[in-house]
Amino acid sequence: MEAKIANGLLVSPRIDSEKIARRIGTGGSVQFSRRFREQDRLQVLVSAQLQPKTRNSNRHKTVSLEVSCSYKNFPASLLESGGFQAPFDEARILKNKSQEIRPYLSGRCIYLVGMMGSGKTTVGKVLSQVLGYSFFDSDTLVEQDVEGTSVAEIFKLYGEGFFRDKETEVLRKLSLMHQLVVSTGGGAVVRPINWKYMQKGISVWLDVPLEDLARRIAAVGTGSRPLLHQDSGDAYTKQTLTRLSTLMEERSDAYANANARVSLEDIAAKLGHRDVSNLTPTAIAIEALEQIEGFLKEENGDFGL
Ligand SMILES: Nc1ncnc2c1ncn2[C@@H]1O[C@H](COP(=O)(O)OP(=O)(O)O)[C@@H](O)[C@H]1O
Ligand SMILES: O=C(O)C1=C[C@@H](OP(=O)(O)O)[C@@H](O)[C@H](O)C1
Repeated sequence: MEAKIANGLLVSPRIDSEKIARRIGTGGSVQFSRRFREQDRLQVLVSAQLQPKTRNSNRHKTVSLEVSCSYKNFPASLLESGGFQAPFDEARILKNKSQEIRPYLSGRCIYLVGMMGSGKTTVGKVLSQVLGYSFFDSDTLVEQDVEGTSVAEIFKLYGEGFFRDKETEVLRKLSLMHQLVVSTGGGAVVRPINWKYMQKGISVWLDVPLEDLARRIAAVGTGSRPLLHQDSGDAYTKQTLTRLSTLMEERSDAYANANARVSLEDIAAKLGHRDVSNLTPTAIAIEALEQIEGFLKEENGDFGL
């Protein structure tokens, strides 16, 4: 397995100490990242911390050296374990990736779209934090605009049309702002006018298998999601799944309008997981940034990463 190959490289990493010394100048730390062939998927990261030159010596002394390996941006340790047991590594990969692409976003907002329960709020908060952006949930803004009335109550009291108008108005206002990560409502994609607003930023579709959506939603109950709500019973998850399937059929073309798609099935396949249930929000956020990077490269030509 590639992770084993990567770990093997740890035994004899070739490090050009003179080059490190030149790059580091009077002391501090330096990080080298080297990609190996095989479609640039295998990466070795070398971090060195050096003492500054002393008066009696013009040689730097290494005080710490760290070598880590990753496959397709997932660390070897994580691949070997077969699960996400290395949150520190994940967090570091996420941070590096966000720092890499942040300048190319030029402050544009990120809009997360996808079905109810796809993780737009959960992953959105992770992304906003690492990018230093503000986070907004369009459902919450609609609720605030209707004097704190919940989405479920808005549907009951005023109907879906009223909710959709409020949602469009919220997206219009957000489109005037910068440096936001926005979790949109699952149905926001059906109105073309909403795309006009979201196109000011970068849209990302969180594509999660329906069975997993049904499981997640059934776990917390459908009370807050009026388009799925039903009384609990034996067929609870099954009915949720049926309703989700119908909605997905109606909406899949609209979701596909997004600038980038994050497929949880693809992430699971990359990591050798049998299903998507063990993917952490951080791992999904990493993939989101990679897909955004792909979109930016297509948009502007490869920017040398
Ligand atoms: N990666 C994940 N793995 C498992 N459960 C998740 C994951 N991301 C979110 N969830 C759970 O799924 C439910 C819906 O997530 P949420 O972020 O509110 O979705 P959305 O905003 O798209 O409706 C929540 O209970 C949340 O804890
Ligand atoms: O899919 C939909 O039409 C809806 C999704 C909900 O948002 P989440 O996707 O955040 O659950 C909320 O906007 C409303 O219940 C309608």
